[in-house]
Formats: sequence, C-alpha cells, structure tokens
Amino acid sequence: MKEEVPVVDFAPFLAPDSTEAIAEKRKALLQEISKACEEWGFFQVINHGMNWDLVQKTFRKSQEFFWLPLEDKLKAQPAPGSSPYPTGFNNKNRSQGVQDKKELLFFFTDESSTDASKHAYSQYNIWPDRPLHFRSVVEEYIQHAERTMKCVMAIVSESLGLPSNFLANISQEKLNMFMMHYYPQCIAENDRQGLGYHRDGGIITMVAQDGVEGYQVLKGDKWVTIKPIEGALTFNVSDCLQVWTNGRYKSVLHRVRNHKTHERFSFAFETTPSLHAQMAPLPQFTTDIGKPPEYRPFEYMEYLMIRLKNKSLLPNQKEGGLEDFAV
Ligand SMILES: O=C(O)CCC(=O)C(=O)O
Ligand SMILES: [Fe+2]
Repeated sequence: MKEEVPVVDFAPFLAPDSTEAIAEKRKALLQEISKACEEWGFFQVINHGMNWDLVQKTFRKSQEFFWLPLEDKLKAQPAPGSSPYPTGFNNKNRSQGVQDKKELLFFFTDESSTDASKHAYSQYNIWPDRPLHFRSVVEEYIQHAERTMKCVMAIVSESLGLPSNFLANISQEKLNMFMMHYYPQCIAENDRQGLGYHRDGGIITMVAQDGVEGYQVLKGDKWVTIKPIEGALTFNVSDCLQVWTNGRYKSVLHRVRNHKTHERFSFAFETTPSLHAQMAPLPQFTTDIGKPPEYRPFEYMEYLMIRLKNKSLLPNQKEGGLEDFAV
C-alpha cells in the first residue's frame, strides 16, 4: 500500500458544543495527531477553520507579484546593509550549497508582544508597491494564519497530554515568519531542486499549497509527495518542538521539487520562539519519565545563525543543524 501523510479532520474541534460523542471523537483525533507527529512529523488538516476564499485571494496576489518582471521584484530587496535579516524578495537561496530554483518573499510578523521594542522585527519588512492591495491582502492572511496556528498549537499541546495553553505559554514571546514561495516550471529532470531538503527551524509550520505537486517528506528512505488537497493545510513539527519533546515529536526532512509542466505557488507560516529564548528538552520528556536529554541548553539565536549560514554555503561545506546541540 502506498503510504500517505495522515489527513486529519478538525471539524470536531470546531464544533461549538461538546457532547459526549464529540469528546470521544476529539480524543481519537488527538491520538491520530500524536501518531502522525511521532511517525511522520507531518499531517494535513481539513476543516481547519481558515477562510479558503482568503487563501485563494492571497494566491492570486502572489501570482500577480511573481509574474512581474524580475527588475520590479528586485525592488523588494533590502538595500545593502539596511536589514540584518533576509526580509523581502530573494532568488539566491541555496540548499546543500546548490542554488534553489525558487523565488521568495519573506516577512516577519510580530505576534501580540507586550514589549514592542523587543519585537520590532516587522520593521524590516519590505512591502512591494505592486500589485495593488498586496499588503492589505497578505496582512489579512497573516492575521487568520496566526489564529489558526494558535488553535493548532493548543491541539498539539493536548496531543502530548499537556494543557492546551502549554505551547502558547512555554515561549510567550513569539516571532512568526511568513514566506511566499514561487517555484517556476522546470523541464530538465536533473535541475528540479525548488527547495533542497531541510528541517524547519521553528515550532510548527503551516503550509498552504496551490494544486501543483512538488512538496515531499522523507519517510524512511523514500520521498513521499504531500498531495495537494483542495481546502487542506499542511502542518509539520519543526526543530523547537523536537527539542522540547526530547525527540518524541520529529522534525522531519522535506523538500520541494519543481514541476515539469506547471509553476507552483505556496505559503509557509512558521511560528518560532523569540530570538533570545532559552531552548532545552522539557522535564516532562526527560527527568519526569527517566530519559536523558538529547540536547544541551542553547539560545535560540545561536541556532538561527547556523541556519542562516546554511543558505549561502558552497557545495563542499557542511551544513549545521540541531546535531550541533546534541549531547
Ligand atoms: O513550498 C512548500 O510547499 C514548502 C516550503 C517549505 O518547506 C518551507 O518554507 O520551509
Ligand atoms: Fe520547510
């Protein structure tokens, strides 16, 4: 049988009243999610509550942007030396030292912070002038994505047997990132590295795909395509969740291959702790259950700098990652 990323129907979580039957369904779903996070690190969700018309509208804006001539897109790059972060347009990222066949628009979104001075990363965002209404549409998407992500974090917390506000509270100061990806069509079979294999660096990532295949996750030694399902969103465990749960939930390698006959658009919304968060496996997954920690404590920034460097390595240089913090 062909293996596929588990698809979970969130309808029972969105149901307004909680009958015994719904409570039973929720319990079963939490088990499905837990199994998916342990075995795949990925799951797809239908009936997630995110407005699909808005997702479609944002895809149209993304197309309008990426279909502009390159010289216009380059105007959304930060002026040299003006931003310490890779915000705005980028068509030069590398994976494993090889240039990805992809274009990217990258935004920070500071989530409801109590201390604006600490969290003013979005000041480095670069909003393209064209297409018209680009910023208002994308900001609306981000607002909805934040809400959906909060709901998913609560459900993932419960799937670990923890209180629903656990992941929201563990690192209260969060930083979110929103990436709009564009993968051009690519005929040459040996040149389809849209986004090279990687693990995500945050807590959880939420991906919206258009209808074009190309997103793949490594299961055992096989790349499994994450089927684009109309109306579904994909969620994956990222490195922070793997560290906190001491490896119980897996941050799994995934990649994007360019399509032979179609260009592909996708959005990734990633929630991460603040840059100065202290990371370490939690007692619930170590001392409380008699397991030694798999990672030493570290500052999140230390790890992000390693990741940033990975994007511009040459082919013979070794990438850094969580292994650098393993004990
Ligand atoms: O483009 C996609 O479908 C996935 C992108 C991804 O893996 C990422 O942004 O980390
Ligand atoms: Fe990713």
